[in-house]
Amino acid sequence: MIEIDHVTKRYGEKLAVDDVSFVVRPGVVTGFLGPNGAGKSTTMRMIVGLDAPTSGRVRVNGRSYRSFEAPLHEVGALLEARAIHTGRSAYHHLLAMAQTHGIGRQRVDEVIDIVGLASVARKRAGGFSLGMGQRLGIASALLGDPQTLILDEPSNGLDPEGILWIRTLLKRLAGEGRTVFLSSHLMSEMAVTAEHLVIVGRGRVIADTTVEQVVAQASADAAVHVRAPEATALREALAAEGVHIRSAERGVLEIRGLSAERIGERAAEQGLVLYELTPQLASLEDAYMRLTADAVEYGTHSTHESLELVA
Ligand SMILES: Nc1ncnc2c1ncn2[C@@H]1O[C@H](COP(=O)(O)OP(=O)(O)OP(=O)(O)O)[C@@H](O)[C@H]1O
Repeated sequence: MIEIDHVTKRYGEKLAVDDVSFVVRPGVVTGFLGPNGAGKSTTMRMIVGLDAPTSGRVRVNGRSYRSFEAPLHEVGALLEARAIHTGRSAYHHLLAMAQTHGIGRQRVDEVIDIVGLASVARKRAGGFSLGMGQRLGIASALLGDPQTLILDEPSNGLDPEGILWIRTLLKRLAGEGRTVFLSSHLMSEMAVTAEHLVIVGRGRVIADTTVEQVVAQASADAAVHVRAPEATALREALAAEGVHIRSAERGVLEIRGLSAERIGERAAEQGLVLYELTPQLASLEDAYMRLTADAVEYGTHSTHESLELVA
């Protein structure tokens, strides 16, 4: 469990984190989202004691990071991952870390297996690809078998196989009852990895809820896609104030202002056949864009205009 309680972080004039409070619970993967400069890395650094809050309190597994005698056993972190430039092999890199923390060789072999580096563990880690480097970073985070894991952009630069592997691993670790907290700018990946989300913008919390809820809220005014052989009759049966129906092609209706359930009921009442009845759910990316529209510090703010100019 990670508890962030009224945490503020200033760097001189810059307010990087502004009175932020949230709790990351064990058992589910929690995603940490926000535009560039929103304060995600700063918050993560404070969780693992690399930075101190200007005010407020951070607790991991019920205690402050500084009070841990063996932090590696409490919280594993993959922060600002980059290829490790070292002449050491992955095995010796992990072994050195293990030895300074009283962790046995057997655990080094275990984490090498977990992250799938067994075949290259004796090779120089400096020559590793980005994906192999990420796996080594995750092995380091897992070394102390910690209850809590924090990963900043773990999928960064990984190929599809690597991304799938990380997703499966993180879900498994959460399924074991651990606290898993990860940041990512890959919305499609976050949508299938995380169950809960904390979204920040300009140093403040914008949303702290489930992925399902974020998507449902953004989909509230979305259209229902309907395919019906007697589309004209259906259109007439559904016509009412507040109902907007568009037809992009023959036999297909895009309906706003009525739920899929209501459309199905009205069609049944009239004895009209439906071939398809699909609520058009917003994607997590759509939902995120709407939620953070006012919080983007370094965006262009003119994506749509630019697209129109190009078109
Ligand atoms: N050591 C520092 N000194 C001064 N300002 C800093 C420092 N670290 C971060 N900041 C500033 O604090 C703000 C939050 O930065 P942070 O790196 O936490 O954002 P982020 O959400 O992780 O962004 P990104 O998605 O780009 O990684 C930014 O405006 C950044 O420039």
